[in-house]
This record gives sequence, C-alpha cells and structure tokens, in this order.
Amino acid sequence: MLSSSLPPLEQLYLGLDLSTQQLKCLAITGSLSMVHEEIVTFDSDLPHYGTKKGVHMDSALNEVTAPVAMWIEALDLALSRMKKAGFEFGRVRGVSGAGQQHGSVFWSEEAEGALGGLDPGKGLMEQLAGEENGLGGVFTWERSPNWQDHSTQAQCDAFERHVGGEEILAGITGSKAHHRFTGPQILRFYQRFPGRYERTSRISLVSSFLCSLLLGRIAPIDIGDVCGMNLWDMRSNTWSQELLDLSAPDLGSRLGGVEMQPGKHLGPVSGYFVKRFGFSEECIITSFTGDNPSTILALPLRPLDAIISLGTSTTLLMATPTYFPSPSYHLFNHPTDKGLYMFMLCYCNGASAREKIRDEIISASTSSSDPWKGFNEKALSTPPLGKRLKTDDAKLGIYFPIPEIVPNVRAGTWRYRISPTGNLKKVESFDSGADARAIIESQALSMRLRANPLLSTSTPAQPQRVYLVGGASKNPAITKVLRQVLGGKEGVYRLDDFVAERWEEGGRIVKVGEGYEEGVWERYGDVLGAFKEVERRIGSEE
Ligand SMILES: Nc1ncnc2c1ncn2[C@@H]1O[C@H](COP(=O)(O)OP(=O)(O)O)[C@@H](O)[C@H]1O
Ligand SMILES: O=C(CO)[C@@H](O)[C@H](O)COP(=O)(O)O
Repeated sequence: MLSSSLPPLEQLYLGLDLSTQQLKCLAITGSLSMVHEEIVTFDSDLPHYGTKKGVHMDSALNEVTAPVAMWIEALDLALSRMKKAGFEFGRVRGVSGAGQQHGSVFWSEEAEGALGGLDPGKGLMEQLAGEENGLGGVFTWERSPNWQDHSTQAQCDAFERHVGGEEILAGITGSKAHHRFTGPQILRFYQRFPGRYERTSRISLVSSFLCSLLLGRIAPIDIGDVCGMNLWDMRSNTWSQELLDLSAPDLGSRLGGVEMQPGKHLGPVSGYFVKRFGFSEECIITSFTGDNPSTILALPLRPLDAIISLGTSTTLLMATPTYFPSPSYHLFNHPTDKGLYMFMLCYCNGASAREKIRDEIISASTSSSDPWKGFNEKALSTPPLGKRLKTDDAKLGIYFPIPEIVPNVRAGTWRYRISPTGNLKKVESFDSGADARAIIESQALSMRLRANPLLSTSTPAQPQRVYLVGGASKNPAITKVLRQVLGGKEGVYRLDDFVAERWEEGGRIVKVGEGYEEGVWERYGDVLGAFKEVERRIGSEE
C-alpha cells in the first residue's frame, strides 16, 4: 500500500484490475501520478477459498475455475482497506478497469434488483453472496471458468465443424476455437447444467462483471473484450447469430448489448459506494475491458512495436490496421481506436512453467533471498541453444506443466538435440543450465515463429521496440534471452510504472538492452524450422 499527501482538490481516477491471482486498485491524479495502490492477493488474503494461484484446478476434467464470491469479497476488502487508510473517495472523478479475459459470470433474474438495491449498512458479500459457496439467488453458478481451463475440446470441435473449419472460424471471430473462449464455455455450461442456464438471465465477462458491481446494474460487454468469446463477428461488428444459436437458446438476450463506443461513460457510481465509501455522486464509471486490451492502452504503440506481458500468462500484443485472421493467433478489436486491431498470442505456460523449472534445478540449499538468483546464473552462463562449439548439438526444450494453448497440446516436457547437420533426436535430460536457458528460449522462439507473418513486412523481421511488462519483466536473465531471440530494432524496454506522466518517457521506461545482437538473432532464426517440427511431433503424439 502506498499513500502520499495530495495538493488540495486534486481530482483522482481509480483503475481496477481483476487478474488471475490478484485484485489491484490504483488511484492516480489527472497528470497520471500514482497516489495509492491496494492489492488483494487471493491465495494469501482470502485463504478460506482454498485457491492456488487464484484458481481451483480439477485435473481429471481439465477444468479450471475461480469462485465468484472471492472476487466480490476482494472488492469489499480492497475498498475497506483504502477507507481505513484514509483514502478520500470523494475526490475520485472516474473509475475504469480491466479483467482477466474470457471468464464468464452467470447472473439470475434477481441480479439487477440486488445490484441496484444494495444496503450501504452492509458489505457486498453478505448481500450478493448466499450461504452455500458464498452465493445465493443472485448467481446461477458460484464459479467462473478460468482462461487456463481446457475442458471444452468437444465444444471447440463443434464450433469449428459448424462453420466449416478453424480458418473460417478465425475469419469470422478473429480466432479459431479455443478452450477458454466464452462461447465454447457457455455451450459446455448449457450442456452440463441446462436448468441453471434456464435460470440465467444475464451473462457477463469478468471485466463487465466488475464494472456491474460498481455501476449498480449489469454493464455492457466492451468492444475489445467481446472478441475473446468466439461469438462476435469481427467483419460486421455484430454478434454472430449462427454461433449464438449453436451455443445455447436465447443467448443473445442473456449477453445483452455490446458497448461500441470506446471508453463510454456508462453512468455514475452506484449509490451504495457513495454512501458506504464516500464516493462523489458525480463519479463516472467508464467501460471496463480485458486485461490484454487494456495493456495495449498503456503505451502509444507504433506499427511493429510489441508489448510482451510476462504475468501468469505470457502474452505478446501488437497493434495493426490490417484484419488478417489466422488460426495461429488472435485478432481483437482495439479497445479504443476504431479500425485498429490488437494482434495477440497467449500462452498458459508462462510464469508457473518458469517457476517449476527453477524449483527443479535449484536445490533448496542454494536458495538466497532472491529465488531467481541461481536460475538466472545458470541461464546466463549457458550459451544460446546450449551450444558452445560449432560441432555441438543445439538444444531445444519445451516445458508445459499444464496443457498449452499455443500449440493446443497436453502437458509434458520434451527435450530435443539438433545435430549440426540438422537431425533431430529426442533426449531425456539436459544439464540444468541448458534447461534454464531452453525454457526462456522456447517461449521466445514460439512467439517469434508466430509473430513472423506480421513482422516480416519489414527487414529484418523484428519488432521495432519491445516493451516488457508484468512480474518477470524485472528478471535480467529472462529479459536478456528474450531480446536475443526476438530482436527489437530500437531496443527492449521495461515499463517501471504503467502510469506514465502523460507519456513522458523519462524515468518511466527503462531500456534493458539493445534488441538485435548480430549473429545471435540469426542463430535462433536457423532453428525455427526445427522448432516447428518439434511442435508438430508433440502435437501428433496426442
Ligand atoms: N524477479 C522475477 N523473476 C521472474 N519471475 C518473476 C519475478 N518476480 C515475479 N515473477 C513472476 O511474476 C508472476 C506474477 O506476475 P503478474 O504480472 O503480477 O501477474 P498477473 O498475471 O496476476 O497480473 C509470478 O507468478 C512470478 O512467477
Ligand atoms: O487468456 C488470456 C488472454 O487470452 C489471459 O491473458 C488472461 O487474460 C489472464 O491474464 P493474466 O491473469 O495473466 O493477466
């Protein structure tokens, strides 16, 4: 928690982020200086939900969900802590926010009445959440499917079969069918719980759910986040009626309208927050969007600039004016700029995969106050591809402790050696330095391979600038290997503070190094074909 004294009457703006592991709440001034930060970490602050890294996993069903009550309690807790710390809610002029993408929340017909009639004498939990699992009549399911869920293969197949294949679905919705996308998830919900679906009157995304709590009525889904559902026709910017019909009866009315106007003022904050926390009646709630669309708004991206978010998921984001859909990546509507699209790659095996390898190769006895020290030393003392001499084999390792999205394969670890003549050989183990380096290299090689269609409009096929954000962006070994593999003509930068002073770069972004290292980038280019072949072999093992 960080608080500082404010000049009198300075107006404030609040930003909320409901991500996988935490609810973050930042208060900034009109000149974008941060004055307060409140973080509720689900596992440690709300341990009674029993989540691990914010979710419950049922490996037998490949199911990953989060308790909706936990999110409601997190909002209660964050705002209560701020009030206790003396935060002046009355100065807040506007609130917006972001949510982890794809997750859905199922409201009953009691929801609108409950949201609009909250008693300021009581907490949110006791009014919106019933006894059983914390939820009563307001929700028809106490859980929300998480983006790491892999339980919807049959439903994804149905989506692609229905339109004539993954290419066609990607053409319509900007993405092929993905397990985590809301359309296939709703189809599974309807098939498993037809009675609950029948009692569902509205369905929100995580972003519009959080917005609804503050607005005191169910908020529309936003134009960027809607593209993570496999239900939105990107060509006409309308719901795809054939995909709605495939998913569940009368789905359109349950999803409601989509907010087409970016950053729209949806209305004043609900009276509940005025009376309970002291918000001004004039405080405006604007559209909330997905966490990735909102990340792209943190920077004035130019063509071929890329943002890589190294959080629970790894995502690579770029802005592009061309709608060129492919099953290999996602295209979303840009959340604020009509006519621009957000290119995205999203990997499940980001932070947790790196942590797992770190814990496997670094014994407890060598642990220091920095849990990454040993891992970093090993990664940095190993040459690119674990290859010291020209006559050595190159080493490629793929580490997916949980099933992966890109490519869509089961959990597992695969290690291959590539001989100087290009022959691939599967092996059981590498030395620990090669493992440390290979996990970062393979995550970066996968991004390079898939971003190539967009990047190859320039020579060499590298991003202009690479901006790194999220938990691992402060790790020097991870950032070094990433820039060696991906390049970056104008260098690689880390955002020290998302909230820049009206985008004055000085002091807010830190150059972590040149992107392009002559000779090294080319060496990684030489193994891209072998990397693709390894992925093909892994896929055909299924
Ligand atoms: N110094 C570090 N080196 C590598 N990884 C780190 C470091 N610090 C934090 N992380 C990783 O960052 C992850 C959390 O990232 P964050 O962006 O806060 O997550 P979220 O996806 O919830 O927004 C943790 O799971 C951890 O593995
Ligand atoms: O599924 C995706 C994007 O498609 C994820 O990026 C989620 O949006 C959650 O992200 P984090 O919790 O890692 O920020």
